[in-house]
This record gives sequence, structure tokens and C-alpha cells, in this order.
Amino acid sequence: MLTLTAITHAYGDVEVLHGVDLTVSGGELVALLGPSGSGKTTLLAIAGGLLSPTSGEVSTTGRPAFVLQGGALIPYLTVVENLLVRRVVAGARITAADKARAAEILEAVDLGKLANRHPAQLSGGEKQRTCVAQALFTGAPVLLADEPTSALDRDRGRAVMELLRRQAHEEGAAVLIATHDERSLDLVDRVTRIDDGALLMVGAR
Ligand SMILES: Nc1ncnc2c1ncn2[C@@H]1O[C@H](COP(=O)(O)OP(=O)(O)OP(=O)(O)O)[C@@H](O)[C@H]1O
Repeated sequence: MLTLTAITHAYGDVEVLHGVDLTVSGGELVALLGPSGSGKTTLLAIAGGLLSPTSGEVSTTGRPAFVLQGGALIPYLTVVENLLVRRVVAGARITAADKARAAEILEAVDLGKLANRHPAQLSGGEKQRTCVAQALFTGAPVLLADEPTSALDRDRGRAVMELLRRQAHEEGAAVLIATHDERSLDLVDRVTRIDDGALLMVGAR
């Protein structure tokens, strides 16, 4: 569950979010739509604790996992190591079960054959899918994704959306994605529109 209450945010003197209320329940995939500059990335960063709001409250069950725009892969690790390193960052040891799960997720995002490549040897779309796989691998109860399908063609974009949807529906994660991409909106449970820092419409698809 992710709850944002009366969130405002200003960069210097310029307020870009003007009191946003948004709840994403566990088991729900919600799309945040809005034109460039409307505040989507800012809202996601606040939801994920990367940025403090100027005012308002953020409440999440557990630590959110992020799929970042452009990705944040470690260049000297392979694709599969980029997943497994999340366990190390979380202070755990890598087990055989972790390796099996990483392999399964990479198969699901169609990267099974590329597991031992380094990020520099991937296309933009393959990097994007690696970032999605990383976030899925964390098993976090709240998943935030900034433009997760932006570098992908229609079919790959849908495949990524289907994975995010499955994470919500089968694993009970609360999943919030910021997107310009209206091609896969039939897969989301709910659409929220933001324009000029305020939510315009929240409702069923
Ligand atoms: N670090 C910053 N300092 C000052 N202004 C910023 C900063 N980051 C973003 N902004 C401004 O805040 C507003 C919202 O930006 P944000 O990146 O949240 O929008 P967005 O909806 O995610 O846009 P896009 O779809 O283009 O990624 C924009 O007007 C942007 O110029």
C-alpha cells in the first residue's frame, strides 16, 4: 500500500506539485499519466523516498523498489549480477534460490540468453527490461516505475506491463507507473492524470 496525502513540492520558489492525494493499494497497478513537466517524476521520487516533499505525508508498506528512467545498472556487473547485487545491498547472502529466481525473472522478460552480458552490450530496450527485472527481483511490496516502456516497441512494452501487472495481481504489490505511453493502458487497473502539478482525474479505467 502506498498513500500520498496533500503532497506539495517546490524546486526553489517554483511549486510543481500542489497538494496531491493518491493511494495505491496492494494488488493494484495504477498508471500516472500527464504531459512532460507535469510533475510525474517528482511525485514518484517523493513516493519512493528519494525526495522529501515540501509538505504532505508519504506512507508505504516496506521499502519501495524503483524502475528508473534510463536505468541504473552497474556497468562492470553482468545482467544477472545486476539483479543479484540487490540481495547484497539488502545485506543478505546470495543463495541458490536467489539465483534460480533471478534466472526465472530474466526468462520472463526475455533476457535469459543475455544474462551474462554487461550493460554496455545491451540495446536500450534490453537495458530497460533489465531494470524492470531488477525491481521485480527485489520482491518489494511497493513498486514505482518511471516510463518503464519508453524505450520499447509495442509488444515488448506490453510484455513489461504484463510483468508489472502480474507483480500486482499475483504478488500483491502496489504498483505505480508514470507513463506517456497510452498503448498498454488496457492492462492497468486505474488511470490517474496529473497536469500542472495537480491530479485531474482519479478513477476506474
Ligand atoms: N531539480 C529540479 N530543479 C528545478 N526544477 C525542476 C527540477 N526537476 C524538475 N523540475 C521541474 O519540475 C516540473 C516537473 O518535473 P517532472 O520531472 O516531475 O515532470 P514529469 O511529468 O516527470 O516530466 P517528463 O514526462 O518530461 O519526465 C518541471 O517543470 C521541471 O522543469
